[in-house]
Amino acid sequence: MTAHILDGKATAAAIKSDLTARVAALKAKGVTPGLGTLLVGDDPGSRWYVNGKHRDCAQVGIASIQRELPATATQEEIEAVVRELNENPECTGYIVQLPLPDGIDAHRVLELMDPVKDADGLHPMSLGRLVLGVEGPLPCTPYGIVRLLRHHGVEIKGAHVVVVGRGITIGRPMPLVLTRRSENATVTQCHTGTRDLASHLRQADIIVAAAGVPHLIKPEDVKPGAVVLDVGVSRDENGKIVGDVHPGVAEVAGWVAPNPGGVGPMTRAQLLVNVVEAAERAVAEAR
Ligand SMILES: Nc1nc2c(c(=O)[nH]1)N[C@@H](CN(C=O)c1ccc(C(=O)N[C@@H](CCC(=O)O)C(=O)O)cc1)CN2
Repeated sequence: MTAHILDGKATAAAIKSDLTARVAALKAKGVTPGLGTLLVGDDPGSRWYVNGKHRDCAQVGIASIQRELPATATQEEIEAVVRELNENPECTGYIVQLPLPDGIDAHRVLELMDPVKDADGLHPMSLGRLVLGVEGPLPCTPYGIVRLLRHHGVEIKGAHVVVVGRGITIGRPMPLVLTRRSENATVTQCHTGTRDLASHLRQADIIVAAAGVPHLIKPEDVKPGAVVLDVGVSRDENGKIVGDVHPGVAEVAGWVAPNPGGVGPMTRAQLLVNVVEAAERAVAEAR
């Protein structure tokens, strides 16, 4: 068997095409959505992601507000930029690119953000809303994964999903998204403390691999026909992405989200969705 591909690039393009019309409708009402980004430090991967987010904004008509600080920036300097973005009327939503440099308290930075402008769905208020089942911005990678599966007709309802990883952007919020009534999956969360990971993986209808451990998911650990999403990012000595999923998994699985080309573009598309939805909510509330 060779797995079908969950094509993140094509799915993201379809989402962006829909957003272009929604942004035009907002502009006709006098509202221009604007995405702010704060990048701290000189990590080439983070810079690439942030530049990509602004390229996407230009494609759909969202305005860009870019802020950058050096890796030596202090907690106070970072918080000053967050306060400025909170106050900036052109910035209708923003993100702080993660990870922040060592020594910076990322939780304090995220808590300082105006929750109304949280484009990432990672503010404690947004995550609290997700736990309570109240509408709000959803974390971009987890909800991007849901949309990628739906776009390809993969059934989530009733599926047993094994999530590997517990990081703030994917592993932690992923089960919260998947167990909403609208998704209705059953989730097992695994992590570095899980005993006998393979025994959990073998029972999964869907695997979300977000551990950041190269080729952690082996072909013999995957149930034939299962859906496998590779979200882990490690780099080899040439800077090339190495995912969490061994290439041989494609011979066993029914569907695979490759890396790159699978979930990454969906993360970026969902960010734009959050920005547009926040602007649409603001217009509705102003009426
Ligand atoms: N504030 C946030 N920081 C980070 C998040 C996040 O959701 N919010 N997630 C990741 C990085 N990330 C978004 O910022 C991200 C990751 C991957 C991609 C992407 O398009 N990847 C491409 C390949 C890119 C390459 O070749 O290097 C793909 O998968 O095809 C976009 C965004 C951590 N930080």
